[in-house]
Amino acid sequence: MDTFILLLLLQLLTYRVLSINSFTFTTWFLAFLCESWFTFTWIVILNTKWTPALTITHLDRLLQQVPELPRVDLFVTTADPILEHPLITVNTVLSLLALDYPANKLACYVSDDGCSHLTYYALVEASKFAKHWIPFCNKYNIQVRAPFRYFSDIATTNSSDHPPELKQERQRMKDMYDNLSQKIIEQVNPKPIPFQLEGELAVFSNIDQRNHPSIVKVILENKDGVSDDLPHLIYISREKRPHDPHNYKAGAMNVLTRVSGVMTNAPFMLNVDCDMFVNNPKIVLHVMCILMDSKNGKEVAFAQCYQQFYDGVKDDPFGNQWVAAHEYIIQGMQGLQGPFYSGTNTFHRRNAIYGLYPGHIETGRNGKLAEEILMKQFGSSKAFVIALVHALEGSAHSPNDISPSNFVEEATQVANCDYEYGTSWGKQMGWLYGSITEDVPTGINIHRKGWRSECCVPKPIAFTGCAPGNFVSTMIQHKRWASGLTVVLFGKHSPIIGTVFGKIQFRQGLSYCWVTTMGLRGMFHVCYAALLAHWIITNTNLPPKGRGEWIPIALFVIYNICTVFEYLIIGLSIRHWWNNQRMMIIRNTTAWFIGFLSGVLKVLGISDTVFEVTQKEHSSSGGDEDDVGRFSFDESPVFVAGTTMLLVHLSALCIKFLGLEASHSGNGCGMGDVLCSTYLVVCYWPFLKGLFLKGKYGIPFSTTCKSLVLAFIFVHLSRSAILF
Ligand SMILES: O=c1ccn([C@@H]2O[C@H](COP(=O)(O)OP(=O)(O)O[C@H]3O[C@H](CO)[C@@H](O)[C@H](O)[C@H]3O)[C@@H](O)[C@H]2O)c(=O)[nH]1
Ligand SMILES: [Mn+2]
Repeated sequence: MDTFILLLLLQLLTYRVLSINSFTFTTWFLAFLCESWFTFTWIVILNTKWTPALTITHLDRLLQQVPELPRVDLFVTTADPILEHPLITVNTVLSLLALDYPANKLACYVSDDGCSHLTYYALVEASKFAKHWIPFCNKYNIQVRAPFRYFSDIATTNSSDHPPELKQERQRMKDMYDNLSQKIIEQVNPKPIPFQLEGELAVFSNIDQRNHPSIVKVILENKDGVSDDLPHLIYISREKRPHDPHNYKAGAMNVLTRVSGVMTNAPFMLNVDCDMFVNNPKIVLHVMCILMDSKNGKEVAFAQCYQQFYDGVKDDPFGNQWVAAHEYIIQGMQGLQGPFYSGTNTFHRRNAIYGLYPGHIETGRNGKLAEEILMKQFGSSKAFVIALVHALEGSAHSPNDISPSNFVEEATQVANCDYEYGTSWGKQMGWLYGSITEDVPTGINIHRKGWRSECCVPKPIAFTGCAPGNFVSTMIQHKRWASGLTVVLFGKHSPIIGTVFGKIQFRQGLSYCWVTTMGLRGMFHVCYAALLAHWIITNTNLPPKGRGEWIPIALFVIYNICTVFEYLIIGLSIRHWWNNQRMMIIRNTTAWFIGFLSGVLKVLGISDTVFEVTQKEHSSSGGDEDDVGRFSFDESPVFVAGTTMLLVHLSALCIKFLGLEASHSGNGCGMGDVLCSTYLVVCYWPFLKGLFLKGKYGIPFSTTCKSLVLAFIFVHLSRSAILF
């Protein structure tokens, strides 16, 4: 079926080439360009889906093969205690501390870009609770080890087959957790009397978020290196100065890499966003099956677990749960060189992050480990370089009973702004700078060296996080991705360069285009939608004559049938399918388009882009039931683009049905055009409703006005045939 769609697309292109004389050259050229683009995108998708694969892990075999489990450093990033409530971060951290893995092999590092005493306070309180929570989880083999999820699961609360002893213990834990969350919530809510920061919190008094020194604090330490105690827990807030770019999350990840290098230097590192808690406590063991595999493990730079979500709104109204994409695109890439790095739920090989090539894993970096060279590339901390050499040579440097608190001074130094001056951090190795979607180029840079990556999909699923709960945050997120990925596409870490000059395999490079052309796709969609409206308004698109007439209609019908089946096969509903299709049209023509424009401005050096953190909702704290799945709007240009799109097509359809088309042309426009335009209006239904609603569910008056003006200009230019 997929190939049949490709053939239809090619036919459509052929028709377009043959009909070159029936249009003005600009419209013909634009149509040809857009349709070629759609065909290319379809080839990219086909190529990606063609040879799917799945890696299955066998825990029983791991323990036979691996004599000693390796250390793993765990990284959590948080940036804003308001958008990312400390209670969410605390739950993620607790779930990590409670991993089913020897505690003396784990160290958890939390990077706080908000430099907030609230986050630090919450972590300190959580570490006290962890002393009860972790033994409880281990004793009763609890699966969900993020307390707020465990306690909100009604099935476990009411289950009658638990021993009475568990019931009692559970209640005790719940009381302790309620007490903890109470304390944290009280701190976060604004107080009438300004609060005095004393004792441990004194370092945070008079702190300016954008201008402060590095703070590194060891909250928990497993001093004796015992496997059934608690892992280390370290809080880091890297130095920020107004004139030093901090490179958002990429900067934070590089600091985490260095601080952990100095303190524990584990050969593997897990990175999660603050809302992504562990759902399968055995996940590290599963991943070790892949990374420590004696046959293929040494080629794998990172293991990626899917981004899945808890409490996702039913049928995915905002199209941000990515279920079908995991199934078809990510598994497809798994059959090639491996999934792209998607920023969270990823286990990295430390030396791959340091820029090592897969072939050098045993020999080190061609033996050129001279200290001065390393200091030039990696910065001038002696302690860090010693650890680095060990990591690059793959020698286990740290005994189990290391004390992070002995290295606080060195750790603070490597978290400073000036540490990276003149080094390769963020340029050739580590998390790469320059794009607000740091994850994709970082992954490309690794694949470019010839590494593979693997998906790890154990049951139960590895991590779950919170998908943006409303339309506005979804659009902010998509705009950020589209803009960051556009910068990647046109920058030196583009997959095209990686394929031509590096070791990215051809088909892998092609499938990377699915990710990196997000913004560009938006641009072509807007362009085509504008053409459609123009054709209807001026009555000029000649439909393919004879047998050709059915091409667009067949494409529309077969594409939809195909995708519906894809959804049904993996157990999703038709409503889910429709919601995703609709969101695809909406975000392509709004957030991705605007993101593309801002990405282009950044590439041209005209303006810079900012990482806008997505709001994380702590869903079990309760929300308005009526709110769920409703579309909200704000004054962002994203909604101006959307409203304009809707108004233009509504006007075009009105003109058509009232017979007001410009008289000078009149070749007739295709039924296909009218159908497409109507389909677009149907997809935009939430916007249409938004025009008539008030409050957050209504499109703001200023947005409507701007869109009216833009739509009027478009229709006017189109009718006077100035446009195109
Ligand atoms: O200056 C910053 C900005 C963000 N973050 C952290 O980055 C993470 C991701 O931010 P979020 O707002 O949740 O972005 P999402 O769009 O949900 O994240 C996806 O997209 C990002 C790239 O745009 C990736 O980095 C993420 O891993 C991936 O989950 C969060 O933990 C933030 O705390 C920082 O540490 N420092
Ligand atoms: Mn997120």
